[in-house]
Amino acid sequence: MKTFDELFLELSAKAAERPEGSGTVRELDAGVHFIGKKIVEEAAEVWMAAEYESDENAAEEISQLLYHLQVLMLAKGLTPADVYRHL
Ligand SMILES: N=c1c2ncn([C@@H]3O[C@H](COP(=O)(O)OP(=O)(O)OP(=O)(O)O)[C@@H](O)[C@H]3O)c2ncn1[C@@H]1O[C@H](COP(=O)(O)O)[C@@H](O)[C@H]1O
Repeated sequence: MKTFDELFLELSAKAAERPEGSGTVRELDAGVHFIGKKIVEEAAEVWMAAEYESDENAAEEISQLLYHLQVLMLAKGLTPADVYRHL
């Protein structure tokens, strides 16, 4: 289990070190357009899970959406602080 900030640190290290087999590196290389489409897809899965599936499935889909949002933040050079100041 990890928090939003812990995951962001982990993904930042992946982006810097570019380990082989990292899905994060693959998505970053694919670019903002690709990542944006993943976010829309995951958001739809969150909606469907929340409306028609179990709370556990909804939580899992939400975690995947948060992951893809973080990958987009990395692709854009945004930090959690950039986001938090709008909350
Ligand atoms: N939390 C996640 C995470 N959530 C979602 N995903 C990715 O998002 C996809 C979403 O799954 P779906 O089943 O909805 O999508 P799918 O259509 O079946 O899969 P795709 O064909 O789209 O890949 C997964 O296949 C993963 O590629 C994640 N990939 C990685 N992480 C974490 O990120 C960290 C770094 O991962 P790597 O960069 O791969 O080492 C690790 O701690 C991982 O746990």
